[in-house]
Amino acid sequence: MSKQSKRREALVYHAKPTPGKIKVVPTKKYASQRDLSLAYSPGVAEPCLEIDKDKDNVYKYTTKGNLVAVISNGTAVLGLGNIGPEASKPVMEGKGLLFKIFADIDVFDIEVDTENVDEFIETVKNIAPTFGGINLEDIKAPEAFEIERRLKEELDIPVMHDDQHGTAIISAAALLNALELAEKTIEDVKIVVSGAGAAAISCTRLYQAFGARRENIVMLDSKGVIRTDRDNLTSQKAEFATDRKINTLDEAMVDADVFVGLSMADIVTPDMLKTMAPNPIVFAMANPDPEIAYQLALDTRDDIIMATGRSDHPNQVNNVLGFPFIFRGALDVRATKINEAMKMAAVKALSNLAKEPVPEQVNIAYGETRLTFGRDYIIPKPFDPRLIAEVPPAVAKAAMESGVAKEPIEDWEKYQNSLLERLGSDNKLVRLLLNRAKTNPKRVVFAEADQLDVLKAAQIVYEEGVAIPILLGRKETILELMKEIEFEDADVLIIDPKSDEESSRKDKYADAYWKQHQRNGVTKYSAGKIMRERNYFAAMMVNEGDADALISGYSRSYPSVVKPMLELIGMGKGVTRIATTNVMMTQRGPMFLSDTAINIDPSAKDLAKIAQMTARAAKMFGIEPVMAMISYSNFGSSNNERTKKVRDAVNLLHRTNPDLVVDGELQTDFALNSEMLQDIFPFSKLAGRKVNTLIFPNLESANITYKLLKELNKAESIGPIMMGLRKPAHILQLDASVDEIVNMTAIAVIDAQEREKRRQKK
Ligand SMILES: NC(=O)C1=CN([C@@H]2O[C@H](COP(=O)(O)OP(=O)(O)OC[C@H]3O[C@@H](n4cnc5c(N)ncnc54)[C@H](OP(=O)(O)O)[C@@H]3O)[C@@H](O)[C@H]2O)C=CC1
Ligand SMILES: CC(=O)C(=O)O
Ligand SMILES: [Mg+2]
Repeated sequence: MSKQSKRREALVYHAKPTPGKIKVVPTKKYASQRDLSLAYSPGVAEPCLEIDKDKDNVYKYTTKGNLVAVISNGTAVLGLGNIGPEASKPVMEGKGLLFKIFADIDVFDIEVDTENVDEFIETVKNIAPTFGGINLEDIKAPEAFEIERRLKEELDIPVMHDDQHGTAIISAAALLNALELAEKTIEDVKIVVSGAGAAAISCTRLYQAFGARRENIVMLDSKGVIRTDRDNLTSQKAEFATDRKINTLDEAMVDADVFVGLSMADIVTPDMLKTMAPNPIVFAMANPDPEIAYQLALDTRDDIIMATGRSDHPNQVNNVLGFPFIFRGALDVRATKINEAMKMAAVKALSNLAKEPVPEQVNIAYGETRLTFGRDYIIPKPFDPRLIAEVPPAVAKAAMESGVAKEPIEDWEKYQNSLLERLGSDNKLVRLLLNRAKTNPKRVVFAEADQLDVLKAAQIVYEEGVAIPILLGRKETILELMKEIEFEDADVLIIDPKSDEESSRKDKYADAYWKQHQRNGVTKYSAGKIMRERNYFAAMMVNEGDADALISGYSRSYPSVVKPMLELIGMGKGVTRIATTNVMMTQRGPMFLSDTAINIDPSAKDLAKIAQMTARAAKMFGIEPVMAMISYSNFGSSNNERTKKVRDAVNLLHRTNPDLVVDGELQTDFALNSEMLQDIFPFSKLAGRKVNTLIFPNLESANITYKLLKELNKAESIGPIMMGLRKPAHILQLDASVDEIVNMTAIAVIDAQEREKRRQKK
């Protein structure tokens, strides 16, 4: 993607559909007058009085305990410098988003319009009663040091300047691991630190706490090496002043083992890297652009262990790995501070986790075949679900042991489970899909590429490397629209089935179609005519191996697109029914709902087939299916033809697929409430399990439910995903959004990848 389109994409992302990245959502009922009288006057007076009696009750009756303030004055925003409070807001909202998705912590971002230390401290102190913790962000040194020190002294909630300690924790964990790989010891290595600001000073202090020796450290600021003979050094810089005869970064890099960059972009040259010691460790952490570009560094030295602060390269050493989990642990024991013991515990938890086998889900999410501890994987990935289970307990334990926890945890297993539960409602699955598609992009025909939204989706998948789009439709319109969205330079195949330019292709497909259907009343002439229809043409492209998958249906009703797919592509071997599933991103995690689009009143046998196909689809997403066959009856509580049909389907599945975790017939609330199910029906295969797949007794119930969830809960939905066709063909909902089309394209690509794998295995 060009720099210009990345810029445009970032601006549109922030502006549309609503400006900004976070919002406030009520957590209590507000449907009736009664609810409102509890939420506000008169009911609200009761918790006020309780808190008035005992201030600690504020944790019991308000959001304080899970609410963190991300506060900045905009004086050191990423590596962009002093751009002021308003311009810092996107970053602070971004931190809020990360706190929420990684650790389920709510955030108010607060941008303060002052560079005066006393005024800033006063502001934070005055608003502190609202919050369970204070995350100071992007405040420049040396002011940041005093601000944090005084707030820590004066407040009884955890205060952490993330650029200092978040960064220090992550980079220390990465450094310990990199040193292990380079077979060097922290006590002996020569370290060059570029930057002497908030992040650099705190990182270096923490490396010292782990054994780095001051005489081995050279630190530089914007004026060059920090030497003892320089005037007007701040006390923090003076801590690292050297009396060695080194004046420039070039000189400092000679024979250095480690380079730590927390300064600004592009100040390290390949020549400098060449003078470093064998197996050099280079952490170029300036954001958004590192001190030396990742690829340039790798091209310069093949023995390098390289990390940046960016998410688009291996080894992202960025405080995003720290602040969500450190605050989670601190809030959960109501720590009054984030102290050295808690920081050290986080470092150890992170560095140990990188050496553990990586769950398949993480490999899939990052499009990797097998992440293992090594030069390209020295620190866990932010989307690793183990982070929330490992880091907060380590931090919480350290808080308890060091005497700063006001609410110690007693049941650690229960705590760990509650942490995992917090990860239910995000959209990691979508990221997982896109990354997986990117590992082996396939040719996807977009049968309605002359529709703007379809074309926009094709542009995204092309630029992101998710798929190789083939654009079908009126060529003139497609070219015009491509210009409009600055997609005209893309190297993509455009085909107009109605144009004479395509006559040889059309003849080939017409001939193949005629041979298939000549005994069903299709003449050569009618076969030629039908190939002018885009969905037939697209299906033939897939049939004839000229494309790997197809996407259609944006502008036509579902049944009218299903028909040519069934007629031309047909069902897979052994398949007696096609069906669809929708994946809903719900509070409890992704849920598969089947069949949402095809089978009006499936028989018991059909239901069993739908369940089998849905199980396979769930596995394609890296999810082990736990399936409930639902009804309005529980295990025979209502006995009639309809409930018996579901029971028969379950019996059939238990016979044919004994390993499948499936049971029923069950009412939906029992299916979704594992405790209720365990209490009343302990014999069920699903008792104590978290159901993630619901097979509905008929189309009405499935379709109504998924649309209800989508509209009322605003649950994101992927699908309907077509199951059972002989080749990958996926049908969009009428008027699908660009995101939905992109997601369906990723599904189509993964579908094609899976089939290829199966073919190769045979
Ligand atoms: N990857 C990550 O997780 C994180 C990365 N960072 C990045 O680190 C950088 C610094 O952030 P932060 O410490 O908060 O900001 P500060 O403003 O506190 O510090 C910036 C430091 O960089 C120094 N500097 C500027 N230009 C040069 C240069 N050419 N050579 C050497 N040093 C230079 C400044 O020198 P002087 O003192 O003379 O002004 C100052 O010491 C930013 O790019 C930021 O994005 C920060 C936090 C986390
Ligand atoms: C990551 C971060 O906090 C920074 O670059 O400032
Ligand atoms: Mg920052």
